[in-house]
Amino acid sequence: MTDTVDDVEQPYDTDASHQEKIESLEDRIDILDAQNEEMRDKLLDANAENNKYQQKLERLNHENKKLKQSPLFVATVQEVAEDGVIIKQHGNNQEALTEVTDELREKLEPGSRVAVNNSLSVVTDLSDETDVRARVMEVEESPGVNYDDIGGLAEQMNEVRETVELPLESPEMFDDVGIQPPSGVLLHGPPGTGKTMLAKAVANQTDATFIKMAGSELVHKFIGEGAKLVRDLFEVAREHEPAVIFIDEIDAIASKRTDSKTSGDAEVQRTMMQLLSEMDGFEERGEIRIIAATNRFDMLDRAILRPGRFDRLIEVPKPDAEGREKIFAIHTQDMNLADDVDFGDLAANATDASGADIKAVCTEAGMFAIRDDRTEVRMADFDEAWTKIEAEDEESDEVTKTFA
Ligand SMILES: Nc1ncnc2c1ncn2[C@@H]1O[C@H](COP(=O)(O)OP(=O)(O)OP(=O)(O)O)[C@@H](O)[C@H]1O
Repeated sequence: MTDTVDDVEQPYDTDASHQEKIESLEDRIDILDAQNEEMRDKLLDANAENNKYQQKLERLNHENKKLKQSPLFVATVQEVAEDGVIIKQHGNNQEALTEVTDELREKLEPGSRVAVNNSLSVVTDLSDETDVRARVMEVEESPGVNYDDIGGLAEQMNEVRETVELPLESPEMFDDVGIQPPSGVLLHGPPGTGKTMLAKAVANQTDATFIKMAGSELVHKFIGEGAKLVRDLFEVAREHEPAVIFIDEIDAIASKRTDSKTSGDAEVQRTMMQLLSEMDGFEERGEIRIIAATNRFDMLDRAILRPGRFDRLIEVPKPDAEGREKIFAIHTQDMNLADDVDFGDLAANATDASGADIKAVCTEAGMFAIRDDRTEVRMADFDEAWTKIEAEDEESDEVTKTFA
């Protein structure tokens, strides 16, 4: 009889447990659906990211290919003759007669700059290009940076003043003591820590013209062009004495020698040798001081650090908490700040920030206030700004790492 009861009750139990199972399976399906959706989103993001990197890779490959193409040399036309043009190569001053097309001949005149290939055929006329000098050199009569605009680099500032300002303002002191002032000063440290600012401030203080050139601009596609630009750089400085020459990214032309023997490397070497020989001719340099900067001190060829060259090394590190506080104060001096803004807290929060990061945080905090239709900038705006800048920094670090 019990069997019969069981038989009757079982379908009911089975129904209930089926129902439960179905529900739990449906729940599971919902979860899996959601997970699937999430994974699909991630996949789409990853694909987009992949595309971005792929494009960047293609661009770099293209650039790489261009750099490996056979090099062109720069030459100046001496004479347009009946049977061709006589050109003089920069660098080795070799003269040669070379044939040109009628179309090119019409454009050329004595003094025109041309690019020639290995067999000295004129490949292109360079006169149309904007003056390279003007493009790569930044000349400022009085850069608007004062020592007060720089936060947290008291020691570095003193050293720069002693090695650059003093010889420009009181050269007789060095004569009296009988020593040569240091030739060149090398500022090294992470990006955005105020190296350019230091150089500008010292030029401003001494009423010297500030002449800036980036090392990467000296690495040119034409053989002989880099060395010529270095000569031009010193010539411009001589025309503007007193002058402070600032060579940023010096590592681009003064890296340790690599084993590869491409013509590009030889060209970079020649550019560096030209710079060294300009520096070695120190006595005739007059009232010109040279400051160089790099983020890659470890890469530098020791030849440029020998006495008489960049013999004063000044490390410009990221600011400590006190420095960060000062830099926050400097970059917010024209901002309308709410009472709750505390520079000490901001500095404590922004660990590992460079001066440039702090400047970016201040601007971004102002943008948050504007978006919120306020004229007063609050502590919360700075916090949000810092989170944003930090995330952006991390992202660019990732990209750098991926392509390193
Ligand atoms: N110590 C600082 N005090 C105040 N502002 C700073 C400081 N350091 C950097 N900044 C801000 O960051 C900007 C960039 O700094 P700067 O160009 O001097 O850095 P850098 O060290 O030359 O960088 P890089 O190595 O990238 O050329 C400056 O214009 C300034 O607004």
